[in-house]
Amino acid sequence: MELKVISDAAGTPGGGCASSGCGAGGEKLAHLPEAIRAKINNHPCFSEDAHHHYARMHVAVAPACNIQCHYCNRKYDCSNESRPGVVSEVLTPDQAVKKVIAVAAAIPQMTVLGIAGPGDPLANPQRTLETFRQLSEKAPDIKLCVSTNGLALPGLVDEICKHNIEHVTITINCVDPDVGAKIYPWIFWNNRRVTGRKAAEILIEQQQKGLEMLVARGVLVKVNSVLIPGVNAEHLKEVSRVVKAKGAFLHNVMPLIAEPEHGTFYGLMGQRGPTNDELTALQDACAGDMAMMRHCRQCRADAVGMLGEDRGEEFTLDKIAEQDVDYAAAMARRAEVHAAIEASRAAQRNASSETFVSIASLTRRRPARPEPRPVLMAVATTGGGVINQHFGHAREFLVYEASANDVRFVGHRKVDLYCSGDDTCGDGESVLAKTIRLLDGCEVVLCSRIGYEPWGQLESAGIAPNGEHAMEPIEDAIAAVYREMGEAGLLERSGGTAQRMSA
Ligand SMILES: C[S@@+](CC[C@H](N)C(=O)[O-])C[C@H]1O[C@@H](n2cnc3c(N)ncnc32)[C@H](O)[C@@H]1O
Ligand code: SF4
Ligand code: SF4
Repeated sequence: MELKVISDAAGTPGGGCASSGCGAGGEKLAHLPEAIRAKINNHPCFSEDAHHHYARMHVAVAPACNIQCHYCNRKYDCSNESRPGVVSEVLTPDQAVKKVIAVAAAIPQMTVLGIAGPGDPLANPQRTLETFRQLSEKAPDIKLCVSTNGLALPGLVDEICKHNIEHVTITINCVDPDVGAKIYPWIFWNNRRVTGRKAAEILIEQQQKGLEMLVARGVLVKVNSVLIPGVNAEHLKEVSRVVKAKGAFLHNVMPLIAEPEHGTFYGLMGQRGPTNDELTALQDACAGDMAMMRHCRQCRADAVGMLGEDRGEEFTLDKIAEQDVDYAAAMARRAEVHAAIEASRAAQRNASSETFVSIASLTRRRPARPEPRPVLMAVATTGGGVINQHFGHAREFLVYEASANDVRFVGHRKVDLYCSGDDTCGDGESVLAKTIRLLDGCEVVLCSRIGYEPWGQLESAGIAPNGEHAMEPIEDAIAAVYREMGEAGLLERSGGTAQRMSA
């Protein structure tokens, strides 16, 4: 049996890739039609593999919304808070364009500009479309993206297509108005407020119509769904089936974020979000029918940088006010950087195909042995698709599942930073304990370096720290550790955990 290193499954025209995350290592993208591959190859949200290499940014030009969701309150703002709807400053289209140009020149890996709020971009059509119009002229090498609740979408599809927008996200939390009535208290429709089941009925109809219109025009549509336990959890499987049948490319099931301090209806009512296991189980259940996005970081509406990082503070209006960017020169530099990234990705892919590991020898030696058990491993990385981050500096860990068949990305865990480079960090221990709790279920954590203290605590918690694969491609390193676990007899159901290897 061969342990194949893959990120997700192959795709089908119009319907997206078929399984666990659209995102693929090159071998998966290879199954997609060339036109689609070209559209997602450097899009960090539509391709899981691309998110290791390319960055995105959002500009907050759209403050108003035409509906209310029980999980949203755009009035709450905290610069440390990273979640959808939160922004530090709302921009005019001119300010937004200036900011995009400044970021594109400073961060050449930034390939995608999305408008995702803080309200609904299509409830602010002039501001949104003017931003797109200017950018398609002034920065033609940047992909433009929009994220909407879909209410106003059918009436604006032609305008969207005019600006050469190839990627659109629609948030679809339900296809049944009875479920919708528990999520949306009202919508603003034809100059009046509509409430209850009728509101959900109109919203659902508009969303489905908008989806069909975009697919008919060849736009790649990602569907976002917020998983709300007890409200739409089971129902999302039906949502996935319906949107896939209509040609959506990718389904992004995201966990509800609800805390009382956010002031949302759900937060105040004590509605809980899903656990990691509930989220993964639902994503797996939907994956049978639909390509799943599992790497969404639920970014702020003004996020800048690689997914999982936010460099927005470097590009506030006062900081870019005096900048005068020569965008032609910046574009040439960006093209060079993109070519270098592609060369490095190709080299990684070739190296990966050479290091596919076989566990056949393990099963041959003991033929009666059952299928090796899957193992979750956490990875600290700053990007580039390699293990290159100190454990104590990681703000998030990527989680992969290694099994006899493949290595697959299953999600990420955000953690509090317990070390800022200072060994005498005050409340370090308690935050470390929290980090270890968040890594629950993982048996190995791969990082470039790790301190003595966390090493010991991870081991005590049954998680094996591993710094032996620094700078190696993530999937190859995980495959190698999995193989070592197999050779050490740790992959039988009763074989113990990876900790025995590091002890
Ligand atoms: C801020 S919205 C902006 C775009 C648009 N208004 C919409 O709702 O699709 C971006 C995404 O964040 C999601 N979102 C907003 N608040 C959330 C929360 N509290 N928990 C989880 N997802 C949330 C929305 O459902 C949407 O998919
Ligand atoms: S549609 Fe988007 S911006 Fe509007 S209330 Fe819902 S999440 Fe918030
Ligand atoms: S919120 Fe998700 S889809 Fe949007 S930019 Fe962030 S990672 Fe991409």
